[in-house]
Amino acid sequence: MKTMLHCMSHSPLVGFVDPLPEILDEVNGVISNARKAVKAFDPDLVVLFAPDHYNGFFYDLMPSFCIGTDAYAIGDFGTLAGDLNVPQALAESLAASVLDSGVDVAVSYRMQLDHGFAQPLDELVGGLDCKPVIPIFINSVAVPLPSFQRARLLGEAVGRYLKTLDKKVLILGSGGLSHQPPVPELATANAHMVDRMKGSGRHLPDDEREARTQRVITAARRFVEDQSTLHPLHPEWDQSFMTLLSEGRMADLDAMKNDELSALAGKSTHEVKAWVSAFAALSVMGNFNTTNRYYRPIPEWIAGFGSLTAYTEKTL
Ligand SMILES: O=C(O)CCC(=O)/C=C/C=C(\O)C(=O)O
Ligand SMILES: [Fe+2]
Repeated sequence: MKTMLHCMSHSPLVGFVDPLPEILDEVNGVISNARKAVKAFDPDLVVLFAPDHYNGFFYDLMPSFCIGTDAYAIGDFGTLAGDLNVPQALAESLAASVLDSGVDVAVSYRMQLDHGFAQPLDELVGGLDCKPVIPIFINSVAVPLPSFQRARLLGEAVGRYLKTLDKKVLILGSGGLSHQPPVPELATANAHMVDRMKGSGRHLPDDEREARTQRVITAARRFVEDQSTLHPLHPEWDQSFMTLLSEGRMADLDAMKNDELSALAGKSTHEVKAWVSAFAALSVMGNFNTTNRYYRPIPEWIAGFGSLTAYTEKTL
C-alpha cells in the first residue's frame, strides 16, 4: 500500500488580504510544489479531514465527526463551488468500519462544505471533482468540541480501513495552525446570529454572506495593524506541533484539554485536529517520513501557516 499525506493551513482571506508579494510568492511556491507532488503521486482516492465554519454544520445537529457519502461546496469567500466526486459505496463502508472500531462518526448523504474543504482540493488536487474524495468533517469551532484523543482514534480507525484497500491513497488535513479569526460563538452571539448558528445560516441571503465576508476582511486588516485585536498567533506552539506530528507522537496531545489549547493558541486552533487525524491514519499504514516542511506566521490571513508532506516508507 502506497500512501501520501499532506497537511496545510487554509484561509478564506487568500486573495482578499494578502501578505507582501515576496511572501505570497514564497507560499505559492510551497503550494505549487505540494500540488506537483500530489500530481506525481496520482492518487486513486483522496481522504480529506477538514473543519467547517457554520456554513454546512450547525447547532441544530452538530456531530463531532461526519463522513460524507455525497458532498458539495458552497463557494464561500470565492472558493470553488460544486459537487465533489465522492465514491458512495466506499464512503459507506469506511463509515461502517469506523463505527465498528468504536468511533461514533455521523454520516451525511448531502454534506455541505465550505472553504475548509474546497481550498485544499483546489490548491492541491486541482479541483473538487477530478479525483474520488471522501470528506471527513471534524467539528473545530462549535463547542463542545471533540478531544485530541478522539481525533487521533478517528484517524487510526480510518487508517485501518484504508489499509485494507488496494489503492494509492492521498490523506489530506486542512486547517490551523494557531489562529482565532472572528468566528461567532453561541454564548456571545446576538439573537439573529444564534438563529443562523442553529441552522438558518445553511442558506444565507447574498447581502448577509457579503457582510460576513467583509467582517472577516476588516478584522484581518485590523490584525495586520495591531495584533492585539485578536488572539495572537503562536509560532513556537505551531512549530512544536509540527515536530510532534513528524515524530509520530500524536498520542502526546491526548493530555491537552480543549480550553488549554484555546487559551494558548486561539479558539480556531482546534482545526489542527484535522492534522492529528490525518497523521494518525497514516501512522497505522506503516512507518512514515515527512518532507517539505514549511511554516510562517501570516497575520494577513490570521494564520499560523504550515504545510507538511509525508509518505509511508515504501514510496520515498
Ligand atoms: O463570519 C463568520 O461567520 C465565519 C468567518 C469564517 O468563516 C472565518 C474562517 C476562517 C478560517 O477558516 C480560518 O482562518 O481557518
Ligand atoms: Fe478555518
